[in-house]
Amino acid sequence: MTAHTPVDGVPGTFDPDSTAVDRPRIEAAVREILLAIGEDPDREGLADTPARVAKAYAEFFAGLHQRPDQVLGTTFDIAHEELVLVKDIPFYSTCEHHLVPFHGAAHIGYIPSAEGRVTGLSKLARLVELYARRPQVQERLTTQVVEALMEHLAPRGAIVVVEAEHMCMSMRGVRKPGAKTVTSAVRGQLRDPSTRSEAMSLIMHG
Ligand SMILES: Nc1nc2c(ncn2[C@@H]2O[C@H](COP(=O)(O)OP(=O)(O)OP(=O)(O)O)[C@@H](O)[C@H]2O)c(=O)[nH]1
Ligand SMILES: [Zn+2]
Repeated sequence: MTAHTPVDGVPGTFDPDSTAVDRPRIEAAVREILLAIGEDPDREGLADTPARVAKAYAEFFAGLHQRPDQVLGTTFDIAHEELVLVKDIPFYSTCEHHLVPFHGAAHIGYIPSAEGRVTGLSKLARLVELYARRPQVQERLTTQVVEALMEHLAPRGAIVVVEAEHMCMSMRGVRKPGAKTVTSAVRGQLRDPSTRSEAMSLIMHG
């Protein structure tokens, strides 16, 4: 058994009654944080905050308890030998260094296998959710999405580009709001320079 079990609902959805995350433990920790910053966790406005934060964290990190085969396990065959690209998939993730959000858009393209194994378009967005809803770094998010595509769809090639703003660079530390980080991961035939530049041009300019 890995740390990524048990499986908790359909990726891209959130079950508020899920017990996969230890909410009482988060509540106790949040109460400690409130005390540590000099707040009164029992004052009216904060009384329910530990429980709210625990519920929010369970949602932010639901992807830890979901697996890519839940998303990509269902495929169908369509004879399509060219690029399939879903652009501008918005996502919110949590930086594993500071536990603050980073958010932006993911772009996913693949060239289906010779047998034409494709997945539903929404499944690509669910895949992003599955990996975004974990403590993350942007590079790993990008790689995990492309690797899951390669493993479950066996496409001729795949490309994942992620653009994001990191709150740990905006609201603290170096304080550079608006700075964007772009990461990409490319596999198979999409590594070919002309195919890759066609995909990148579609992603960046439509
Ligand atoms: N490569 C990468 N770095 C990230 C990501 N999210 C945050 N970081 C960086 O992680 C680094 C952590 O650096 P540290 O020096 O350990 O922590 P810190 O003192 O809080 O760093 P500052 O943010 O520079 O104040 C920072 O430079 C962050 O900008 C990410 O997704 N990918
Ligand atoms: Zn950070």
